[in-house]
Amino acid sequence: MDILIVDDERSVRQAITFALEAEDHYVESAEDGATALKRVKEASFQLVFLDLRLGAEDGLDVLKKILEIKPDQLVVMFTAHASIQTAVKATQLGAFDFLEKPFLPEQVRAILVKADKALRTQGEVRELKQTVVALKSEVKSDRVPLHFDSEDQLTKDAIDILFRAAGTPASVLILGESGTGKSVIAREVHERSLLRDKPLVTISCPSLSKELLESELFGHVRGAFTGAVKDKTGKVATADGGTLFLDEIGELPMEIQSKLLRLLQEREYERVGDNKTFKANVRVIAATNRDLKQCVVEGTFREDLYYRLNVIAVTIPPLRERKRDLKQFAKRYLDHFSKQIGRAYDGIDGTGWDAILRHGWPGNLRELRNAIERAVILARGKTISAVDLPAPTLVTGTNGSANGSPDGVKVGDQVKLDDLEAAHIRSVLSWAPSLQEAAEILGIDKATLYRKRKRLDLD
Ligand SMILES: Nc1ncnc2c1ncn2[C@@H]1O[C@H](COP(=O)(O)OP(=O)(O)OP(=O)(O)O)[C@@H](O)[C@H]1O
Repeated sequence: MDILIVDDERSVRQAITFALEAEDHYVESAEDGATALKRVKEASFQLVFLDLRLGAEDGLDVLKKILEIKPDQLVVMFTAHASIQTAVKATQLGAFDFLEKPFLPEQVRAILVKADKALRTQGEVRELKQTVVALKSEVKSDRVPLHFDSEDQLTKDAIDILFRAAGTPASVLILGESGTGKSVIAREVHERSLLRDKPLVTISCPSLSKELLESELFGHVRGAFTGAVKDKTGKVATADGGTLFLDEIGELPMEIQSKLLRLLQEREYERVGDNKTFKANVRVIAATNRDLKQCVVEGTFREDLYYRLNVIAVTIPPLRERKRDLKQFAKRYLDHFSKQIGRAYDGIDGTGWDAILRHGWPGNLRELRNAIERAVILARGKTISAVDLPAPTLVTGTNGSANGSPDGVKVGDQVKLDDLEAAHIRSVLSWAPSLQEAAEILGIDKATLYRKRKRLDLD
């Protein structure tokens, strides 16, 4: 611990410094209030011992000033003239504890143990506050209404398996391209599990270096590596009894993979720099956009861990393979974002649906959500049209560009209207899930579409 001693008596400063340094603490001392305040401002002490009578100065005034500079600073007052009143006053002002002179080394030790506990709690509260802030902003910015029904059989089956497994302690592996909704589903699996009232702790595997990731997961002890100035509890301990969501598990370094396997098999782990073995019981949900089996073949992912995680493994299909779901999602996003900004739209027009259904959506649900949000903000008319969608939606469709057609006929070319119409209808028919939906996209009824097909010889 980093400690500051503030006392006008040199012998006291020396004695306590000696005792604390012998226990491996870093100690600085100050003989008056001004020096103490300067050091509190400049440095970061976990604990300050402050004399109640600093010569002519009143230690309580110095205490007030210290707490003005650092409201969370732990300050222990010591004095030879302790009285109930001064103790009460110091406590009311925010002193952490009181120590009467002359004191025994055991008393100092007891205070250090108490301070260590308080510092841990302070750290945990700080982390919780940060989490709340992060969650609040997430809720504000990204809380679109979630939708788990699907008209695509593969997606339906995948989600059904996940939701049925939710109530069991089995590890779950969710595979799928980026933006398909793996994190959203992981959260939903937790919410549908018996652990829903326990913590769901997420760790994003690629976001940290190997060392930091290991410490983030398992925690570390003070001095385990440069910068490890105090003990830290890992996310595994925080998730104990709940769910640990390992996002992008395909990026987990090999050394950590073996530790994770041990945690899954034996429920045991060690903090970085510590020999002590801890126990934790966590349900693991993992997700990745990598082909994990291929990673096993290439030797970057442990086979035993793969099989351990693979008990319940599902792949969420990309959006381009579940075109039947596009409409539901687009309509829900439109409804959500238009309410959010307070603008009413009559819906998405034919050109808009045309562009949406043709596009390949490489960014999947995330890309669709963003495209609709943008369109809702920027559209000039009462409906969302193709022109309101982001440029890539219009030009990079997997079924050809929104402006061209499989027949090679383009708007503005020297072509007859009938040819243009035929090309457009043929194109829509080639990818629309049903005749009814093709008619809706084209803005005509099914009977008219049927007649046009006959007239233009499109059968
Ligand atoms: N079931 C859903 N209903 C509605 N919107 C969804 C759903 N799933 C995902 N989304 C939207 O897509 C966005 C991306 O989802 P998510 O972060 O879960 O994808 P991911 O597959 O985990 O992506 P990555 O691999 O890049 O981490 C979400 O923020 C949300 O806007």
